[in-house]
Amino acid sequence: MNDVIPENSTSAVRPRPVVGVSLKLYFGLARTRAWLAEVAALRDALAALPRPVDLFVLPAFPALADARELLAGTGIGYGAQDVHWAESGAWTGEVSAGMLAETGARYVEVGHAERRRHFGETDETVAAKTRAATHAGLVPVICAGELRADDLAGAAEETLTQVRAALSGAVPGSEVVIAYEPVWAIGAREPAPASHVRAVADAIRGALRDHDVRGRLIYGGTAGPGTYTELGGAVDGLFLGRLAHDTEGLRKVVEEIAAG
Ligand SMILES: O=C[C@H](O)COP(=O)(O)O
Repeated sequence: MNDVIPENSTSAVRPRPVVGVSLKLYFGLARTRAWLAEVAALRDALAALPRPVDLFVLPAFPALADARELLAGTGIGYGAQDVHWAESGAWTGEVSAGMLAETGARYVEVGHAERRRHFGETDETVAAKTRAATHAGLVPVICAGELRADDLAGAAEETLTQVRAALSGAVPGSEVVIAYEPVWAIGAREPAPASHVRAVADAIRGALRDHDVRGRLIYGGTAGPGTYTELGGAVDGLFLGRLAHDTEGLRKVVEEIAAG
């Protein structure tokens, strides 16, 4: 993967675009399997793209073995929606980064707004999880975004605080994905306005330059076909939720990004 992200983030060379999908807890196991099979069938469409796009999916933990089986040989990555910061020990119910890596996972989401809101995730725990993920050779998908829609300056500051805290945990030189997700745009009717995303994305890129990581920046929050074009190159890809349940929509998004 080292060739997909320039070492020097000020380089004019664009990183390889990347599209992620989190299934959250929308599907049961049988439906997840059926959906993974449809995603695997996008393999030929991915191979025919005018430029390569990385695609990864994040099903619930019990479906990781299915992802391994169904996505084998497709080039489509997979991973988990959360991870614990400890390598092992008396942590009932938790899953370590090392164990995820053993499943063949390459990505792991940390700090999603729903985990911050419902499960008490803090900047400190997100940094610890980022450290654990990068230490295990996983790519953390670091989610960050402001709670309220009405204050652009505040949005950038709130998001940057989260991003900087998470990056402080990253192993130097490691690969990360930052998913900028304004909380008010998650599960909404439409994505955040492009001008808003561009302004915050610029600030995040500044933070990425200040850290010794190889980072890509994606946007999430009701993202779907048309969102990437609307954002006009402000991000390196998208993080999809509901609008990827229809894999035809996912195919359209990937093709749109490859053409952009
Ligand atoms: O994990 C994905 C994001 O939270 C976006 O979800 P959504 O596209 O359903 O709003």
